[in-house]
Amino acid sequence: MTRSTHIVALVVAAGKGERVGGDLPKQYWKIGGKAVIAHAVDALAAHPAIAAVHVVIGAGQEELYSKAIGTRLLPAPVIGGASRRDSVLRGLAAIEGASHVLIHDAARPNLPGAVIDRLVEALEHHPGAIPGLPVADTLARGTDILGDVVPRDQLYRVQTPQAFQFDAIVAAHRAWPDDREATDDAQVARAAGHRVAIVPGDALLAKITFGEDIAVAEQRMAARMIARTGLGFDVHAFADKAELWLGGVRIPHSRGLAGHSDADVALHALTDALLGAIGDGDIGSHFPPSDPQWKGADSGRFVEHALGLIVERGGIVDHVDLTIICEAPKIGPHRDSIRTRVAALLRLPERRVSIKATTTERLGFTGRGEGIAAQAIATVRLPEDL
Ligand SMILES: Nc1ccn([C@@H]2O[C@H](COP(=O)(O)OP(=O)(O)OP(=O)(O)O)[C@@H](O)[C@H]2O)c(=O)n1
Ligand SMILES: C[C@](O)(CO)[C@H](O)COP(=O)(O)O
Repeated sequence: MTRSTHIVALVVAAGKGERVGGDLPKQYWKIGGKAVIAHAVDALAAHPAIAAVHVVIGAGQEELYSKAIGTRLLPAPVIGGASRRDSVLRGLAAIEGASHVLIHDAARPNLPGAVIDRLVEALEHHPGAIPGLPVADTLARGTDILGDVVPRDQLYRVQTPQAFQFDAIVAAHRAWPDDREATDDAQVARAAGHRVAIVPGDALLAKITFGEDIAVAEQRMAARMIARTGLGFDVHAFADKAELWLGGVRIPHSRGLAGHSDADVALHALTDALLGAIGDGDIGSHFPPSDPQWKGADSGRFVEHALGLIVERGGIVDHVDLTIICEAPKIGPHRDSIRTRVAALLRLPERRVSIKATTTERLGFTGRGEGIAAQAIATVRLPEDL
């Protein structure tokens, strides 16, 4: 690729998902806590060769789209047409300055970065490239009675993204007769005389077409996840303060902890553990103590913020383990309510939340009753490409 190469992605998401059924189009269903369309967009946006991701949505889907995409910075979506080809054409018309484009179905949420690598590489030698999988089963014609076997050598299942030189695919789509349907973009490119290379596709990339495909996509997504752990540690000194908050629960005690927020040392350690698992700074970088808006804040908000960042990346929290270190108050009587509160904040069943407590045998600052320390470990599962 030369210095003038500017590769963009176009995600088509204007379909109604009629074969899946239900009121919500399939691209807005959530898998792994994140909308199908957001998985497709994130996989493309995370690839270093892709400069921008454009999206085509259905008329009336604006609210669904903005909810699914959240705070991601993308060009304004374009409204699609009655057929996939219409939607592609409208999306292409809104793109400026691209040398190449990868056109992708929003309904294919599991997009491995390696497939994008292969397509981008193929574009160096060909005007178009698609991911394809050789047909592995015997193919036969038939109704309810088996007919002739169809030779399957040289037959491929064609996937997306489909990659093209930008001007070539735009001209090819404009030249395609309006009264003829095209099920993908590669056949449009070929009809205009362009050679389209086949690179190895991936079984993960399967399209969600029927209802049962959603559960399969979810399982595939889970299988692609890798575990990451994050460690959090925090200390707060006792102060002449009425309220003591630990793990999101108000604990009756003679003193509270000093701090800018509600000083919930346990939730602060937990927030840092969650942020650590995704390598996204620490609680101070997200909620600076110099910012007056966090004065007296409920630390549950910090935990929910960190959880939101994990979900935005397509991740899930597997398990957290929190240890509160102090001589007093005794944590045992409050352990269950802390566990319930932390599980609620993380939207987890309680069995995936562990709350422990210990003393330091009267040694050190916690032993002298000067403050409370807390440490936490969070195990998070994230898509392998992120
Ligand atoms: N008018 C259309 C039709 C389809 N698509 C998109 O093209 C991709 C592949 O199409 P398909 O799986 O057929 O999706 P739907 O048209 O939504 O499904 P159905 O045919 O079951 O209604 C999907 O991401 C879909 O949103 C589109 O942008 N505009
Ligand atoms: C574009 C596509 O996903 C490539 O395999 C496929 O052709 C879409 O077909 P559909 O029948 O519109 O789902």
